[in-house]
Amino acid sequence: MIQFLNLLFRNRLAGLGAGMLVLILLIALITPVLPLPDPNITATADRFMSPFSEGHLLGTDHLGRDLLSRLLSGTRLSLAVGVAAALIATVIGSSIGIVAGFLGGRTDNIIMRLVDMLMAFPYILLALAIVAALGPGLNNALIAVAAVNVPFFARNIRGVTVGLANKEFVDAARLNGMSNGQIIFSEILPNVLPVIVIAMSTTIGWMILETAGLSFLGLGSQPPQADLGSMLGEARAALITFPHTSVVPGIMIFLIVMSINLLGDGVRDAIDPRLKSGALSRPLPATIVERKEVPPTPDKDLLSLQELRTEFHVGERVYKAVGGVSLKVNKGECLGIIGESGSGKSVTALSVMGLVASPPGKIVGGTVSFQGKDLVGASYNELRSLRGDRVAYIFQDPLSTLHPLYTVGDQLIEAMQAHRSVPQKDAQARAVELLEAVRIPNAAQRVKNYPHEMSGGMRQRVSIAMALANEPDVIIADEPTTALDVTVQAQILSLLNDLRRERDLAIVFITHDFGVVAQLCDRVAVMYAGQIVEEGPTAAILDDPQHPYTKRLMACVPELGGGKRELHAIAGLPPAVDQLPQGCAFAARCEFAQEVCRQGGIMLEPKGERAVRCLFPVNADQIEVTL
Ligand SMILES: Nc1ncnc2c1ncn2[C@@H]1O[C@H](COP(=O)(O)OP(=O)(O)OP(=O)(O)O)[C@@H](O)[C@H]1O
Repeated sequence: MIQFLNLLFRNRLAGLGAGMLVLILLIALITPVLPLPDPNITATADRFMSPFSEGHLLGTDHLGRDLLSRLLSGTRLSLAVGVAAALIATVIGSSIGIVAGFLGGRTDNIIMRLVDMLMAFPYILLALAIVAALGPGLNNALIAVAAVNVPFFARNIRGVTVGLANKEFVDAARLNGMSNGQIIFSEILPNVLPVIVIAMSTTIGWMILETAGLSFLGLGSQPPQADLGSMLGEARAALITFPHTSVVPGIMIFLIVMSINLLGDGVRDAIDPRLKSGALSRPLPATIVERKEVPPTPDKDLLSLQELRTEFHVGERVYKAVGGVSLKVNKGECLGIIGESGSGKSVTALSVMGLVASPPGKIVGGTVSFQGKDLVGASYNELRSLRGDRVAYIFQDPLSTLHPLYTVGDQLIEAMQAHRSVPQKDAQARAVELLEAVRIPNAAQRVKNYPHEMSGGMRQRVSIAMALANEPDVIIADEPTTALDVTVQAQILSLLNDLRRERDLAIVFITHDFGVVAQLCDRVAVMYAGQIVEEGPTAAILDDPQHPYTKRLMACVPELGGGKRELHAIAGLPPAVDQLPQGCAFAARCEFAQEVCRQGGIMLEPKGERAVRCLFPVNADQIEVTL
């Protein structure tokens, strides 16, 4: 709750809206105890007194009634009716939407067609028809406004529920033997609740306006009772001669609706889980660069990272996701980056092409040089021309990176045409060639498939084909095989290996899996808490890991045939990157750590072809684990 309020009030306009609304609500609540004249007592001798007259701060209306008193009691009534209508519409509309979306099939069809019929009428006409049928009066106006808004909630919430009803956690609840009602309450409702709150907070003002509209037309509150709409309606005849009688309720309606809308927008932003990371604005097309120190001179390797530092600034917190990473890869080489979840592998990879979401991400130090040119200082246009052309990415989940509504062929063609103009016919032929290159059988037919028509392994091949579309120099593959079964994983790894040899490609391969590193990578860098702790040729590191973390990480790998072998999980958790300890980040989990390990920065010490960031590197027999 505190986090929600912090986020909400970080948005100044939402704070202003909340302040205004609280003030209006307070005044409305204490109105009955204020020493004001009765709002309904007429005094024709005092008609149309101007504001600031004696005893009438805001003047009087056409029947000599005190405008301030009528305004405050009218505000109470308008707020009560508007909020009640919003609550009724929300509860009924959302329930209809959830039931239709969850049950689907014929129930959904019947309910939604009825809702469509209601939506087919202009809503104001529908409201007028309902009040005409029920008779004028505030309660009937409330029912009419609620009724015309039910379809809005039903449609929105049904859409969200349909998306949730097929999710795995709902299947899991079914497997646990939960009934439909239980699933709706415990699985669906908590997930749609934020959407309901957002929809309600942004439509409440609109419903207050609609109720005021019906009262303005004489169909809502009936004389002598006043609400803001009826006050406006009664003042209509004197709009030109005594404008204050219309301006007073008009300003109040404006203030109420404005404050609710500002607050509603703020609630929507603060409740969106993606915005909790501090990104109240859209990510920029390239990561913000704020290097305070002079960056290292770019070197001549194909792709080289020197002392790269990337941080996330969220409110007061600074998450040092990448804390001075240096790596390089040359033509035909494969470099593996391995480490626990959260160690900074993906952020390192995304920093290369300025793809870290900004805000909250920032590159705060170091260089990324590609063929000798520093990309960290490069303009967005320069980065854009390299992205997908010279440096391509493959991500873990092809289903979320491939567009669900275009055929794979169209997406391959788009990848080519984003960088150069290729005639459509040639692009189509090339798309088939690319699918053949990644060993998709029957490529000429498959090119017309949509992503959902393919298996996970096929889709990942399509992602690889897309990465190859412009014959890049470097491919950065971020856990491309994690979601695949072992046979498909082996096929994809051998495909990448062949492609690299045939095309002299450089590959940066991010993984959790030492088995994959052993199969594919020439060199490997082990990351922990945003830093490289050990780096070197794969065979040397696998034979003789020297950083206790590397050794422990390797001991976690299950071994085929080693059924009874005990797996040595690493005790404890990696440190949070916004609270990194002094000295070695692994010290708290390391059995060899000494006091000196917890002081000052520890350098990555080069030793021949290898490097290790440890004051007390271990040798092969020092840790009692069976590898
Ligand atoms: N938007 C963000 N705001 C704050 N911190 C973030 C954000 N994105 C990433 N981080 C932090 O940066 C660190 C590195 O994340 P990263 O995704 O690079 O880890 P990873 O090693 O690739 O993990 P995994 O293997 O699970 O993908 C993590 O501690 C993560 O919490």
